[in-house]
Amino acid sequence: MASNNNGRTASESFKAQALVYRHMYGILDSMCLKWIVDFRIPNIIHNHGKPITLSELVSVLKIPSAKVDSTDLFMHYMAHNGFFDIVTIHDDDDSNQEEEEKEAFALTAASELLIKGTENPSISPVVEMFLDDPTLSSSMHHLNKWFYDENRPLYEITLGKPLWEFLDKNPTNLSLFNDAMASDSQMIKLALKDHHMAFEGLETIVDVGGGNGTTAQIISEKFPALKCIVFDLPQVVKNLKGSNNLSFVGGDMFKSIPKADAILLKLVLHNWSDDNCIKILRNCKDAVNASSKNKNKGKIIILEAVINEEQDEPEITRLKFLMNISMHIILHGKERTKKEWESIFCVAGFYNYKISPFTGHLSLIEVYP
Ligand SMILES: C[S@@+](CC[C@H](N)C(=O)[O-])C[C@H]1O[C@@H](n2cnc3c(N)ncnc32)[C@H](O)[C@@H]1O
Ligand SMILES: O=c1cc(-c2ccc(O)cc2)oc2c(O)c(O)ccc12
Repeated sequence: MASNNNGRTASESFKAQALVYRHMYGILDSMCLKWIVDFRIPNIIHNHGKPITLSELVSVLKIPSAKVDSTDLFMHYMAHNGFFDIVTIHDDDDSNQEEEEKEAFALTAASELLIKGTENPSISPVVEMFLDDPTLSSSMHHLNKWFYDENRPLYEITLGKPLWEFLDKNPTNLSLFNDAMASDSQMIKLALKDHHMAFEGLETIVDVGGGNGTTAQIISEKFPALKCIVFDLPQVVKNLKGSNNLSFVGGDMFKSIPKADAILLKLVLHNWSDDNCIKILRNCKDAVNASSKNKNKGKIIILEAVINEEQDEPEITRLKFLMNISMHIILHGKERTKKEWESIFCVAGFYNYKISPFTGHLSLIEVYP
């Protein structure tokens, strides 16, 4: 086969060109996702009660006639990407008394997760935080500045202070952030039924960095005999009210953590460097050891990603790598491989751990002193 530049075949170069363009256009994937969330298209189809035709959709959205074809284009692209199914429906057209076949858009598992305001889990708030919050999403445009900065995480450069201080001073951003994390926590409902063993036999649990208590509330409802404490920064928990077996305590996990049989850490350690994680984990160890019931038998339950290129589907690895880059730049945190987790557990004084699959991208890690 004929070769062109650098000894590559033309076919290799064309594939490479497509790869470059695919990444360049990636930003439009985010924007199309933002479009279906902003326009509440999943809710519109859900409220419609059946697959929706283009003319019905543009009518609900009051799209000007000049943009009807554009709407079709966007809907087909998102259908191609798995956000909608395209189905054929039989439409009774009153004018000619004939049944007409029409194409309609139906919800898929992905767009169902973007329906807001029903009892089912919705991750729209995560999308909104990531793509809509101007302070957070515009940070990504300052990557070049971050590369030449000595040691400040991106958020500290763009927000002028550490994320948690910024959120403390900006209540609107704090609610957007807490709503996003809470909506992600709703997904654990689906995973808990297969993992109830991890919580059985416990009398007390502290959800460290538990935000507005969504995860702890789900656990407290599933295990009514388990006393659940949500421990987070004072400004995060100050106006939150507990219930029977759920309470809120304000404090700093770098200083000390309330004692309990078990400590839960969901998406907390990925915000921090190894050294900071070791400090948090040592405080967790003190907290479970201080529980009189434990006699050095307490445990830490971690819900986080574990990078595992060999075993995971390529799409899941890609997600974990992107999460890793995001955590690395915005907070100088990281997503970790099994070896990296093991190393921080060991330095923090934990010698036994077990990793089980939890959701698609998060694992459940039980760690024992
Ligand atoms: C990424 S959020 C995770 C929230 C929750 N675990 C979830 O998954 O929905 C990290 C949490 O850590 C809390 N946090 C940050 N620094 C903290 C500290 N020094 N002590 C206690 N909590 C802290 C934040 O306020 C935030 O709620
Ligand atoms: O922008 C994010 C996103 C996440 C996130 C949300 C849901 C998941 O299942 C995984 C990761 O977490 C974040 C986070 O912990 C943070 O402190 C800032 C931003 C984000």
